[in-house]
Amino acid sequence: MKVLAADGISPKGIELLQKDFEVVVKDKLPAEELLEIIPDFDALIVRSASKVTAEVIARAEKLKIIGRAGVGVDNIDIPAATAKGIIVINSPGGNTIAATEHTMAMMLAMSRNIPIANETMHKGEWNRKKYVGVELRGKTLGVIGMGRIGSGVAKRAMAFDMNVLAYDPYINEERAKALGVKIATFDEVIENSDFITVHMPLTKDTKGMIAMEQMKKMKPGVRLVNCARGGIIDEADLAEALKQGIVAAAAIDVYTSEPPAEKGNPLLEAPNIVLTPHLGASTVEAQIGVSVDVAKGIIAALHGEPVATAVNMAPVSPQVMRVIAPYLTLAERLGGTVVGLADGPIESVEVTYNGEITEVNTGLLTTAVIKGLLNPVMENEVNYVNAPGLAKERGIKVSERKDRASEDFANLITVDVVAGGQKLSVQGTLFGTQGRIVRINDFRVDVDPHARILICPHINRPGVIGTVGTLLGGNGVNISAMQVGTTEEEGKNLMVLTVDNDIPAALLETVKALDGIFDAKLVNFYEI
Ligand SMILES: NC(=O)C1=CN([C@@H]2O[C@H](COP(=O)(O)OP(=O)(O)OC[C@H]3O[C@@H](n4cnc5c(N)ncnc54)[C@H](O)[C@@H]3O)[C@@H](O)[C@H]2O)C=CC1
Ligand SMILES: O=C(O)C(=O)COP(=O)(O)O
Repeated sequence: MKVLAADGISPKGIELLQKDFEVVVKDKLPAEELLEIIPDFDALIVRSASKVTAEVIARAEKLKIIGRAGVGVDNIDIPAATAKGIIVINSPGGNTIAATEHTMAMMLAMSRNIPIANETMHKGEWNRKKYVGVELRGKTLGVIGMGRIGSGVAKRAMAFDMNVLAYDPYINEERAKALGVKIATFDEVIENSDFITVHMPLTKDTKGMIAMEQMKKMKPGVRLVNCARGGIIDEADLAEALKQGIVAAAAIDVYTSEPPAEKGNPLLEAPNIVLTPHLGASTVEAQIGVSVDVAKGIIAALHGEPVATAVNMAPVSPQVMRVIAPYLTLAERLGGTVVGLADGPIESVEVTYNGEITEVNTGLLTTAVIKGLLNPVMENEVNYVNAPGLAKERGIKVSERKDRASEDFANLITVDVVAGGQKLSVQGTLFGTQGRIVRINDFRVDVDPHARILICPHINRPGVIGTVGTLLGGNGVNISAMQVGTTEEEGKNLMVLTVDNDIPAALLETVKALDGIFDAKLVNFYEI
């Protein structure tokens, strides 16, 4: 598989990817070139420079995953990716400190006029009076967006003896208390702060959230910082407010269009403003961090594993992931087994969880069942992103049940399916870290779900198993393991043969026609 790493990703992550994949590295990738070469790639890594538009995605014939080496995914058309089953991941932890420290650097640089003082010194000037600044101590800092970076800025501001007022509609009192900040409304923050810094994503709600109307409500002498996304603070209004002295100073790292000079930007001409060229994440440490994190995510996803930082599927916390991760392959294989038994189209799937596993969110495991169930019957690859949508599209009703009680096993997953009017069921558990199928329909079994299995309900009488073995052997199919499942029903057993070779359709029909054999179904776990 081929990975395209655009936008100057640190070599540390590239080295990891190169162990498994062919990697093409591009420091600069013009939009036309991206459009031209994307059909060839299975994975794409970007920072903020490359725009992964709907057009790029439409041309991406093989693309399975887009990795953002950083936080903001506003340069990726996520709905278009999701519709095509392309996973989008980011790597949010790696650059938090870098962006946090850059915000502090910008606040200090702006308060003490460092950039202009430095510039004029180099011109031979000595302007001590002109560049008198203001202190941070005792001032109120309004933090809008109290996520990873906002919290880090608040913590550091408190070390400077600032009072922090925070606005974030999605943070609760408890978290605010733990952070030591005062939660306030948006209006309270903008009306009472001496400094205001924004740290949220650019969305339709946050675009232009701070415009002239809000600036006019702010304290005289207010200073604004934007190290999040261009446009959260309206650029034209900020330039005007700086000119009119409504805002005393500003420090800006991000722009609605980057580089801002290309399309023109009023901030470039505005007074009392400190500008940096989107440097928030640009530290050696952060670039190694995001590159390694995104590479690990790409490797996991291309190996069919879920990625905790996927932004276009339901988020799974690391705690929940720890509990459910060992069951993911089993869940997928249970789905694959049950579809292998089906003679008609799947109408409904009910996944029942028993035991300790019921204590966590099992949504991803149900998705794994669906993924396993659809993969053998779909031409295109089914993954954790597109599986729920594909099931819905095909009219498959999916439900989940939980029952803490579990009689024979610590944890149990049961997949009940109605297919072509017929009820089918398989059940699995983990023995240590090993997945096992412990029931197929009414038959108790103990099957390691790997390679290929041939499932034959048959009459329990001498010689029946032997005839199957002889027929397969005679056709060059090696049997590496065998299980005979029993049921309460007299005279009927279930033979499950693990085979090393594929069984062609014609041979499968011959097995089915053998005396004493009721049916023969092949489940190929290599296809699941
Ligand atoms: N300048 C740079 O180089 C960098 C910029 N960033 C940008 O910084 C921003 C924050 O990043 P993180 O802290 O890592 O993200 P995060 O996801 O941890 O935090 C975002 C916070 O914004 C809050 N939020 C969402 N909508 C809001 C609204 N309408 N009003 C107030 N708060 C709202 C969320 O509840 C969340 O707490 C992102 O836009 C990211 O792209 C991140 C890294 C580097
Ligand atoms: O991570 C983010 O959201 C950033 O803004 C960093 O952008 P960059 O990777 O430096 O282009």
